Amino acid sequence: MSFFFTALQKRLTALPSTLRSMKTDYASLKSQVQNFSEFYGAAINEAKKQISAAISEMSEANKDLLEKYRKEVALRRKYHEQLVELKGNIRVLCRVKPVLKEDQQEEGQSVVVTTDPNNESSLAVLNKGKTRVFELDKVFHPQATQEEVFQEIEPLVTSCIDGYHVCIFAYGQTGSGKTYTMEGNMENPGINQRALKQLFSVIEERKDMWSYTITVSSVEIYNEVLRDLMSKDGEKLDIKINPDGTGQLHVPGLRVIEVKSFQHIKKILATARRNRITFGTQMNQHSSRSHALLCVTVQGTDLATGSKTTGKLNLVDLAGSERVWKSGAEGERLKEAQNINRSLLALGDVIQALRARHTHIPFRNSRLTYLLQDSLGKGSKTVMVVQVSALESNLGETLCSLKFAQRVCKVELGPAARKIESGGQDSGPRGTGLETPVLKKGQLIISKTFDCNPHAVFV
Ligand SMILES: Nc1ncnc2c1ncn2[C@@H]1O[C@H](COP(=O)(O)OP(=O)(O)OP(=O)(O)O)[C@@H](O)[C@H]1O
Repeated sequence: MSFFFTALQKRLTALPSTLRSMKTDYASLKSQVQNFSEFYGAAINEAKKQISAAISEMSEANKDLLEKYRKEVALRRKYHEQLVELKGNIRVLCRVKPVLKEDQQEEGQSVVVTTDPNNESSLAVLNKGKTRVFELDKVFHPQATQEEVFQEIEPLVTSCIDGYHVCIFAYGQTGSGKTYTMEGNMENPGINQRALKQLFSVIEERKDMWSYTITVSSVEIYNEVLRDLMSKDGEKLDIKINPDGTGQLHVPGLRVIEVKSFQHIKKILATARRNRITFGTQMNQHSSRSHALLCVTVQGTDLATGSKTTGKLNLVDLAGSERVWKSGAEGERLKEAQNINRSLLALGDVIQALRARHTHIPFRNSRLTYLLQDSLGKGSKTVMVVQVSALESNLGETLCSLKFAQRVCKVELGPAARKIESGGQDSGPRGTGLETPVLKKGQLIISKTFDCNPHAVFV
């Protein structure tokens, strides 16, 4: 018993020191826990600091990159401008149609048009044993692909994203390939489809900096009557001065469709094509004797500055330029011929006046030029693709088209041409051989300078 007590006494004696040591441990633990939360807080703050420093460093780098990108875009625009300036704001290209089986009415018809592989701006035409050479801005040989043709005009097309107004025309006799160049087919789409595809792709590239809206409308001009190709009934339309006070022209009632994607535009183009064929069938197959216009508007907003741009792209498949009047056409065909002649003459006059930098541009001489006024004027860019057949049976029309193309092309853009004063209202530059004929009522007048259609005008 006494042994038990002694042991208990010993333990009780040691207890205070154990308690003290536990107290000390507890205090040390407590301070460690306190220190840990302080250390932890400091570490979190440090991490926060480091993260925010990294973020601001990143956003600085990002800003820097964005700035560099902006500079690159501006530089690209400047170089593009210089390129267009060098090539001229109005360019005349020529595309020679390949000889197709269906074009060979007679066996072994000879080819009278040849291109020069060493000179991409000239082509030669063999006429009665003599060769005549035409110099244009660019000539596409018969094997040129749709892609090659588009490549040539691609910078102009994309410039409408930057707010420029651009017009591209296909000119030539019926069957020379105007519709093929502009519309193309399923396997080989033409300029219209490729242009819109390109617009969508550039817009996608710029989506972090710019927001864009693309709208399109499509009209046909037949016998000086405007019809909406987006409407099944082919409503007749008129061109009016916009009542908004801007002085710009507009077409009341014209359907304007916002295009959301490239797939969407394919459907729109198919509708326009279908309606053009339908109206054509209703009115004696007039499709090759009407002008078809696809008008694209691109509105952009700079996301950083809020500044806005509006560019326009007009893609025009012109009516056939053949000399219907020569074949003694009567009635409706004669009226059509007169209207086509008049509008192509007006277009030729406008392009020449623009190329010669005249102060007065005769836009109001036809529906076509009136409608395109704001896209053909100063500061806009124009391309005329002159389509020709290489076959001997089309020699007359080929020569007419090329003479027209060369005359437009020959008007100098340099200082000498700028000195030429306009001889009066709606006239071409004096001394260049491009004067518009004086129109007298009731007469068929064949211009001295444009000795073949479309420059023969009935008044
Ligand atoms: N470069 C080409 N390559 C292959 N086929 C072509 C080419 N150019 C035209 N064609 C074909 O020639 C035919 C007539 O061409 P297209 O319809 O484009 O002529 P067009 O000048 O528009 O005639 P229209 O004035 O009657 O509308 C079409 O079948 C077209 O596919």
